[in-house]
Amino acid sequence: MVFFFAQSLSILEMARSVSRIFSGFRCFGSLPFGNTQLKTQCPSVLFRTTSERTVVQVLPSIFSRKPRDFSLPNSSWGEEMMRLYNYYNSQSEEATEGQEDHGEQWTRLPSYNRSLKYATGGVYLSKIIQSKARLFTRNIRDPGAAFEYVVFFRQDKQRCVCVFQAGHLLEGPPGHVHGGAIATMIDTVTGTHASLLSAPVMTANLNINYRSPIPLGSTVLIESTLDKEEGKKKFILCSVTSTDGSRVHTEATALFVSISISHLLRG
Ligand SMILES: CCCCC/C=C\C/C=C\C/C=C\C/C=C\CCCC(=O)SCCNC(=O)CCNC(=O)[C@H](O)C(C)(C)COP(=O)(O)OP(=O)(O)OC[C@H]1O[C@@H](n2cnc3c(N)ncnc32)[C@H](O)[C@@H]1OP(=O)(O)O
Repeated sequence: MVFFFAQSLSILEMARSVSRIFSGFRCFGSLPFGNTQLKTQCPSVLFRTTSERTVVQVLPSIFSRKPRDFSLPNSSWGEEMMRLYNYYNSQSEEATEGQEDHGEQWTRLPSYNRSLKYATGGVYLSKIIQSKARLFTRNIRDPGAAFEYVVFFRQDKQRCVCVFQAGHLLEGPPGHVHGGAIATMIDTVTGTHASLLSAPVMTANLNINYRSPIPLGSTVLIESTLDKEEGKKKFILCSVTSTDGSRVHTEATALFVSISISHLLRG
């Protein structure tokens, strides 16, 4: 479909069209896409044709705006959230000069609130929806009210760890976190992990076992590991535990399927 567009648009129009899609990917959630480019902030997505790739490679200069990175600390972060953020952050320094980076450190993943607003090529989304679209977990302005989280990735171990502080708007059972909010965070962490393997992906299957309730306002650890890859399928394991590891709150398995841009353009 993207290639079809290319035949009917001028090069400039095509560049604009692809850049909208591309910028949507860039700002969707917490990613620099593609594991080899993790530190360069220059995303890669799945392109079917050389022309798509060529157009997109000249695009990063277009992205001059600096969106807010939601994975940085704010005033609502409690002691435990800050302690764990500082712990992982202290292990995620850039490699020093002359030292080779084998992905043996944690990398903090930035997180933005723009969703993939041109997923349907702008055809089906009204201008209002396009301008107001936000990533579900990053759409509440009141700091600490809902999803406060930061994701770190360790490439050599194929592991993500997310420090998550659940705010008061996420209540389900009195005093505890809603199961849908927990599922959202599991989808977010495992989806981010799968995207680092090969973006873009979509969740095909999510299985969740809720073992013990999560107190509202508490900070928990959400950890994901790569179980296996089979072609375009990525199987990810996930657990939600108390920060000292003594309590298992939730366990999950997730399947992500790599898609092409044309899959999104089909709507
Ligand atoms: C808008 C999405 C943007 C993309 C980025 C997404 C996430 C990550 C991005 C950034 C990370 C940041 C934040 C993350 C935050 C949240 C992540 C949210 C992600 C979502 O919230 S996303 C919305 C919910 N998600 C859907 O809305 C999917 C609807 N669905 C489809 O769009 C198709 O269904 C699709 C694409 C799944 C597959 O379609 P397809 O045509 O590409 O592939 P096909 O059907 O051929 O299946 C290929 C192989 O997967 C096996 N397979 C397929 N489905 C299976 C299932 N359910 N169980 C077991 N196996 C399954 C087949 O059996 C075959 O296996 P085999 O090859 O071995 O035969």
